[in-house]
Amino acid sequence: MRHLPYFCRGQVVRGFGRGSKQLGIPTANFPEQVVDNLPADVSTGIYYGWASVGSGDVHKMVVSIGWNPYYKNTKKSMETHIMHTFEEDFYGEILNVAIVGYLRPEKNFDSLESLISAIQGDIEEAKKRLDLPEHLKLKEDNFFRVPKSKIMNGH
Ligand SMILES: Cc1cc2nc3c(=O)[nH]c(=O)nc-3n(C[C@H](O)[C@H](O)[C@H](O)COP(=O)(O)O)c2cc1C
Ligand SMILES: Nc1ncnc2c1ncn2[C@@H]1O[C@H](COP(=O)(O)OP(=O)(O)O)[C@@H](O)[C@H]1O
Ligand SMILES: [Mg+2]
Repeated sequence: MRHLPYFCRGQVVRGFGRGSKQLGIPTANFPEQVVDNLPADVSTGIYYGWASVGSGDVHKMVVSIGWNPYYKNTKKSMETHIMHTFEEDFYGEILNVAIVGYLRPEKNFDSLESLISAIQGDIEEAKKRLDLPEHLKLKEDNFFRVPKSKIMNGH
């Protein structure tokens, strides 16, 4: 994947509301336009990297790109779970992500429990890999130093 690290930002939109309610793992969904602009060689699958909301702190994240075969979505989505506890939802805010590595392809599962444990495994694996010096340095990338004026939406 020649395009990694891949940096992008976009407004957080509503998905199907399954992430937190059914899985206990909220995912901040990007608009269709951001998903459509992904380079062709960023294939569907599960990736890890860094993320920040607005001009906030940079945290570890996992991101799922694709059709969520377990739910048989008809639209491709890109959803980021940030390894941080937020006080409130952040719909409408700008999410900044740096995708730094690939974990696995998307899969179907025979139960919700197995989907959840696969995602929890991804989170643990991502946390470990992001501690490698080559990945840690991307946390400090200028991409995340966004002046407040630049990320305001039309103000
Ligand atoms: C790290 C990670 C791995 C995921 N892996 C899969 C997968 O293998 N198969 C799948 O169908 N969905 C997978 N998902 C997507 C979940 O099904 C999805 O986040 C959930 O349906 C929430 O959707 P929503 O944001 O529309 O509510 C993954 C999500 C994350 C964050
Ligand atoms: N750690 C987190 N990672 C991602 N989103 C979070 C987190 N904590 C709170 N949220 C909020 O939860 C929302 C996602 O929840 P989810 O159940 O996946 O709903 P949706 O289907 O609308 O995406 C995000 O848009 C964000 O506002
Ligand atoms: Mg979501």
